[in-house]
Amino acid sequence: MTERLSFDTKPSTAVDPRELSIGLVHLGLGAFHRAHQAVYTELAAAATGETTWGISGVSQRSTTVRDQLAPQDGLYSVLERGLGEPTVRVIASIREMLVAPEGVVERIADPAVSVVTLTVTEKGYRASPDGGLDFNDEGVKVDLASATPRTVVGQLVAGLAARARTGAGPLTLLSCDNLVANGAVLRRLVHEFAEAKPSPGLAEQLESARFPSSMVDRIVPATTDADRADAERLLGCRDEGVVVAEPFRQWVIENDFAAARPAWERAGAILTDDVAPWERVKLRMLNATHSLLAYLGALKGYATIAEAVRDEELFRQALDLMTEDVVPTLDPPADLDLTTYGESVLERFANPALKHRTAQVAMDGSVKLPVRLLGTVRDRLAAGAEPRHAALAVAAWMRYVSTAEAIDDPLADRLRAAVTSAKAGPAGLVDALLGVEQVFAADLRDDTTFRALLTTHLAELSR
Ligand SMILES: NC(=O)c1ccc[n+]([C@@H]2O[C@H](COP(=O)([O-])OP(=O)(O)OC[C@H]3O[C@@H](n4cnc5c(N)ncnc54)[C@H](O)[C@@H]3O)[C@@H](O)[C@H]2O)c1
Ligand SMILES: O=P(O)(O)OC[C@@H](O)[C@@H](O)[C@H](O)[C@H](O)CO
Repeated sequence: MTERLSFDTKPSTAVDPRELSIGLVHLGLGAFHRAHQAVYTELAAAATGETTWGISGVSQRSTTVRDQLAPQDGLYSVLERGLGEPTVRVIASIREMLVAPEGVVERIADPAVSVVTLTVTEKGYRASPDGGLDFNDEGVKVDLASATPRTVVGQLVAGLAARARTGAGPLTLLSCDNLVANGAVLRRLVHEFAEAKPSPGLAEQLESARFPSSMVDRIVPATTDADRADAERLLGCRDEGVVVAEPFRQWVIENDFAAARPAWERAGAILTDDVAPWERVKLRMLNATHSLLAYLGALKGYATIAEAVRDEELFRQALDLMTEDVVPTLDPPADLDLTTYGESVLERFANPALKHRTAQVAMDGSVKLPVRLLGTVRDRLAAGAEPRHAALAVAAWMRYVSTAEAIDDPLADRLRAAVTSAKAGPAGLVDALLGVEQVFAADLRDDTTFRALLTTHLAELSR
């Protein structure tokens, strides 16, 4: 049997992991963090020589990642799949693996920690449709009454409260999830939780905390056995924690930090005063098109995004969504050409080496649609235009949830109930799903143009 990746296998890494001390906590130790922020953090440390930016990574829902990385001294590899042969790089910046709730609050309260980053998926924020904290959420209710927080926002507030006790300095909380204005969203949730659960010194901690927004981009599909086998071949040892990614990576961060941070700009990140134009382009062009391809692709029987985008009809629909519906709603950053950007997005999706499953991108539609598509729908309707292509993506989601054997979504029960109770025919299904108020606010529910577009598309998709 091949040896397991560890210090003993003497991998070549950009930094010496034994020299790193922990200065950053990351909540949500999924594949994306390991292929994105952990890489930037390591390259920044290598560029500056700073040894204070080791990462304490926290899994929220399972012990899998800790179990994979612990026997490997926290080491894992990023397998880059571009057009040529894949390449592999061992990453050493994750120096501690925790499984929430154990040790999380204490680590956030560590005075050596000045930044907490997050990738906990859209649903991990437990926000209500108006963007405030969902006080009806069972996890939130439990956390408000318990000393051991299980929700991410609960952990952050408990961590800030504990910093008041440890005398730790100001903290930066940096969301790296695909949300609109992710910094402002996180700030509001943390403040609302803290108001509902005050404690000595917490208000001062909150006042000094910063919540910069960030736009993150790198396609990181779930790892497969084939990825593990390729990594083993290239590394010469077994890596159970390998993550796979495209060569492209981008990170645009609002330059608003409470205290010290890694020099991520030395690793290629863009620090800026205003992330919003970047974020809007990415969510509305890339993520919206991703969702369109996921739903239409899955309905046509394609297992991966790369297969879906190679279908001529789907390629055209993806392009039309970007050029006809999305581009008119955008005011892009200077020097970003939207035509080139759109083409590059479709090229990246078509990368045949990335087996990004349509089912993975399609999951959690109830929390993704508002972020990726409904802003475009609203802006086009307000401009007196018909958002035909964005409505096609929403109709494809409706068809998908009404025909899928199982719905992978935090609102699965609510969606299933809507589908079951819907009157027969496309108009009935549109009516029932537009009634899911966690997804569609009244303005869209009552919009006759949007409703008519959805009904027409759904009729076509049901043929
Ligand atoms: N994978 C990508 O291509 C990509 C690219 C850009 C941004 N992102 C962002 O990163 C997020 C995570 O992606 P990933 O590829 O790491 O996924 P993953 O499935 O590998 O990991 C998901 C992570 O989110 C946590 N999580 C899931 N549900 C949660 C909940 N209800 N409460 C708290 N934590 C929860 C899990 O513990 C896990 O750490 C995405 O949702 C997205 O916002 C991902
Ligand atoms: O990671 P999710 O589930 O929020 O969304 C799936 C993909 O659309 C997304 O991860 C993209 O690959 C990513 O946003 C590219 O940067």
